[in-house]
Amino acid sequence: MSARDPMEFDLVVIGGGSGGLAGAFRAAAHGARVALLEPSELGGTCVNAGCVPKKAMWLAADLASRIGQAADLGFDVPPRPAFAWREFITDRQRYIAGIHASYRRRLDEAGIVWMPQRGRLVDARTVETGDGVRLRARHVLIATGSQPVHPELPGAELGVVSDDFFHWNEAPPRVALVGGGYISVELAAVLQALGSNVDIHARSARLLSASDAEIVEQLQEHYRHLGIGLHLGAEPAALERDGDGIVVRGKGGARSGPYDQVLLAVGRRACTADLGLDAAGVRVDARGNIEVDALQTTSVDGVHAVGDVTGKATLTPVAIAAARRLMDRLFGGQADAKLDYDDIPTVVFSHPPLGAVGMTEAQARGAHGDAVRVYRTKFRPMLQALADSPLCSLFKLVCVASGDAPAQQRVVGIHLLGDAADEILQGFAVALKMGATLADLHDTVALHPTSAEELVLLR
Ligand SMILES: Cc1cc2nc3c(=O)[nH]c(=O)nc-3n(C[C@H](O)[C@H](O)[C@H](O)COP(=O)(O)OP(=O)(O)OC[C@H]3O[C@@H](n4cnc5c(N)ncnc54)[C@H](O)[C@@H]3O)c2cc1C
Ligand SMILES: NC(=O)c1ccc[n+]([C@@H]2O[C@H](COP(=O)([O-])OP(=O)(O)OC[C@H]3O[C@@H](n4cnc5c(N)ncnc54)[C@H](O)[C@@H]3O)[C@@H](O)[C@H]2O)c1
Repeated sequence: MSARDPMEFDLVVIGGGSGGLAGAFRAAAHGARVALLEPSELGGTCVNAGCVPKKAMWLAADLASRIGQAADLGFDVPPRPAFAWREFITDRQRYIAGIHASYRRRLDEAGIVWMPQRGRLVDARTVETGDGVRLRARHVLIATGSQPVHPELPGAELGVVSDDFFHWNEAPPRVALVGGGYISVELAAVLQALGSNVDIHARSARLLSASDAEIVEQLQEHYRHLGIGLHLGAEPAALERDGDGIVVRGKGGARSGPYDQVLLAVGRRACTADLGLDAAGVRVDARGNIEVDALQTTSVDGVHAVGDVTGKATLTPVAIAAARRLMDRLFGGQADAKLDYDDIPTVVFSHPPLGAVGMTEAQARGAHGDAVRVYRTKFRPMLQALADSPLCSLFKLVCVASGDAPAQQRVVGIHLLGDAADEILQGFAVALKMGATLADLHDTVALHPTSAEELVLLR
């Protein structure tokens, strides 16, 4: 391959979101010649319709509830302080524009050839851009992400998806969220705090079915207290127009609503349409995700995939970490570099936030039976207690014991629901990953007065 041919690259990246950008930057840092194809805004879902604008809305909602608490604590605030949603969106989008600018600058500085084009594989070594230019590559990275699923429900076209939420300029008076996963749980509390009346319709018996059951029950108690209507074990059968509103009809015939907006949050699907996977021989699984091995390589040598398009732990830091390790292996001389998918921490930005790493109690009991020991504490954080709010935090440790002594009890799961759980979890996730025992937590002096100290005081 001639290094001087402008259309020949060590790496062509398809998709400029979390995984694609991380891969491109790391490969370029190792000296690779890189091209990146992204037809939309740089940053992908996370920056434009996911983590970042969602967290901004979560912060606004968090402030709204703290203003309520301030009134309970003697501050002279009006009963329902107005929120200028439109103004807030301007600030949010300015922040996001700053991220776009930073990516553009960094791409230039790294010498990465960035083309605002779609990409598709012609064969395992050739990527064609939307305007027909052919790029030759030693390696291809597919990082095209995922998009919201539109359920096959009569009347589904009356509903919207999370991408649409980020274009709203005000809180609709009445909102239904369909689905019991991350997005539904997060946006429900945001909307309720910012002025909507919110119902969640979930087909499962509880929200967040992959999370620890006891923690979720406590979260559901919080949501009921906030006034969010929970329709659990209620699979929607159809959306129907009712006057100027929309009604959710359940499988049993019950009708709920009317609502001004119905937000469908029933999962996401890998973006693989028109990628030329067949032409190159890249296999997808039954759910439409690109199959990869532990090294992120697809069924075709030289073609790799990371992030949501693989359907594995669909979180931004996972896409980033997988891409960086892949590039360390391909171009950085680190033959064994690969992402360990065990014990990935995750936070649901609910109100209050829910953070978890490792096994749930049920998973641990399934794997280790009677050797499982569970430690929990339910407490009112000081601010809630001062404001005389009944809402409690629930922190839980799941251990696997080879004996009764704390040093014989390895921590295999940490589940936190409560104020600051999102910030507390990261450090404790390091400890779990390093194999911490209950004795290691006990050996660490508490930070007082905090919520975090509860974890090292658990007996
Ligand atoms: C509402 C919401 C909130 C979320 N909140 C969080 C959170 O708080 N924390 C967290 O860790 N994760 C969160 N996520 C998940 C996170 O956004 C994704 O896991 C992450 O963005 C995946 O990164 P990716 O690189 O795989 O894909 P993406 O970031 O989606 O990037 C894929 C890119 O590929 C481009 N593309 C698609 N097809 C082509 C093509 N043919 N050619 C060229 N380019 C193409 C797309 O335009 C896109 O820019 C959230 C997701 C949503 C929807
Ligand atoms: N804080 C975060 O890290 C964060 C936030 C948002 C999203 N995400 C990522 O994005 C992914 C997608 O989020 P999501 O909430 O769309 O998906 P999800 O997989 O978390 O939840 C989907 C929900 O929809 C339900 N469902 C599926 N089909 C249905 C149907 N036909 N009718 C009714 N309910 C149905 C499922 O039972 C589940 O409760 C998440 O799994 C997560 O990986 C992460």
